[in-house]
Amino acid sequence: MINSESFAGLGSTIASLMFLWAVCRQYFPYQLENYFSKYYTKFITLIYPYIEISFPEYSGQRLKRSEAYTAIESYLSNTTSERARRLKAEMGHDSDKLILSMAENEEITDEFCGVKLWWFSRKTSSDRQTISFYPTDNDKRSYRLTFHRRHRVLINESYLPLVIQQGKAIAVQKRKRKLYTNSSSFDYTEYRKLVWSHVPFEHPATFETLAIDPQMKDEIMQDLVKFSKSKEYYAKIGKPWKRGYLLYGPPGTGKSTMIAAMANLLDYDVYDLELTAVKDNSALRKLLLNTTSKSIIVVEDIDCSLDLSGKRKTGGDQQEGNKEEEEKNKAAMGGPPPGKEESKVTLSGLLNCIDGLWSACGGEKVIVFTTNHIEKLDPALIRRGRMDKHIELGFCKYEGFKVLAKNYLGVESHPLFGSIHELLKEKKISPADVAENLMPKNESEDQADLCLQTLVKALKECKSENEKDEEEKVEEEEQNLKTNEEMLENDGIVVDNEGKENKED
Ligand SMILES: Nc1ncnc2c1ncn2[C@@H]1O[C@H](COP(=O)(O)OP(=O)(O)OP(=O)(O)O)[C@@H](O)[C@H]1O
Ligand SMILES: [Mg+2]
Repeated sequence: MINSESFAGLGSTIASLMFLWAVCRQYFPYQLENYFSKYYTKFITLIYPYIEISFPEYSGQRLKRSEAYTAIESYLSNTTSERARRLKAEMGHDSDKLILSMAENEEITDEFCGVKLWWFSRKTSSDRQTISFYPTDNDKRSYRLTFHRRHRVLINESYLPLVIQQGKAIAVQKRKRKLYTNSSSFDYTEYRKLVWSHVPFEHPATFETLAIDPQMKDEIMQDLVKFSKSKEYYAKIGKPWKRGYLLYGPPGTGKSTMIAAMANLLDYDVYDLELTAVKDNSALRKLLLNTTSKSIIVVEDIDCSLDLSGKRKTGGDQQEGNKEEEEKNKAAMGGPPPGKEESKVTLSGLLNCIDGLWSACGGEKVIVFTTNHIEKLDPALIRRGRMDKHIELGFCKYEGFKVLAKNYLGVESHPLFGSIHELLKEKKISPADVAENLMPKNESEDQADLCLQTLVKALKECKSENEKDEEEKVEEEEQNLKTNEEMLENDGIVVDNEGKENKED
């Protein structure tokens, strides 16, 4: 038996030899060094009969996280907690259970058909010395599997396929759904290889709680479920396995809520893509390549992120006043500060990512765009095939109100329902406004009565369809007039109070 002293002795001898080798090789002519390296490798193979396979986290020019790495990570997370000494802990799905996994630079042993193997989780930092204030991603992670060379066939043909298969199964089982975002309040995103940051997806909305036309609800649900089960069908017709939805309608009509309901129905992750934070088309491609299957990719308010001409909204042809205002708004909303370099994503870049050759990577993806102004969108962006289903979410109707009353107050009938029914026929009110009125404001018993009365009052004050249409028309005309005036002013033409045009000197 080898005692600890002889181990220490062996260790120090190897260390001295390695040090000697490192010193000597500096002075070797390179031809000689190659020669020695060859024999060194042969010598090592003789005394070290083990095979090492490494599984790096990123492959394929670092565009996409390796599937093998992810599967191994899940496989090892199951065995790790019993065997590893250094562990990482994460909060589990039901948030009172910790998930333990192997820490970096830690080794565990595994056994397969009586064969012993070693898994080592490796993290190396790049040799390149960079000085940065921000966390860098020069770290390369990989798993290294070591086993005796006489088990090569067994490991390659039986063990590794099993690890991948089990790893994938464990990942699906343990999967904690995530909400990803590409926007970051810091400016170091472009240096990071993990292009998406995520938080657990916890939105409670479901189709049951969604106040929309019941027939439309059923149709959407069936469409989604059909899509998620149509892998073979899509393969048969030669189409990438993805489906596009365009949700449009006035503010507060449940577009974002419906996306959450979709994710909950299909058990998908959500990628909230903030186009204004994407540097250019290739950054967009990289982002989309790094989305996993079983996910919904969301671009909210698409009309605000892309200009129809294919340029960004903040292009040079904008009115200065508007530009300043927009920059201020953006800064207030956490966007890039005024004067900061703008995103160069183009309409064609986005179209390419949605249904170009790259779009087929990953499969099983739902793409959702939302907008308040469908008329502002480029027809190319929303044509069938890109956005397969166009869903209009409108003002609250009686059916929708009944869902909200049941959700918020737990009532399915009430004497006030009749008058609310009548009022909703002519008044335009968003489900968000109805929901706000139905929200109990204190702990008293007769909440249902109080809230329904408030709603009736709010509905009476609310504009009717005709009034609202009239108002919208006037607003539109005013806007057109303003734009015309601005254009004339830019051309050096002054419009006096009576509407006469005078050319400036
Ligand atoms: N159809 C609906 N069913 C149930 N709740 C709704 C519905 N529409 C709106 N709400 C409620 O109103 C709030 C705002 O809705 P949501 O954010 O989904 O609106 P939106 O259409 O995305 O608006 P915006 O265009 O301004 O983004 C949500 O918190 C939700 O609870
Ligand atoms: Mg929204």
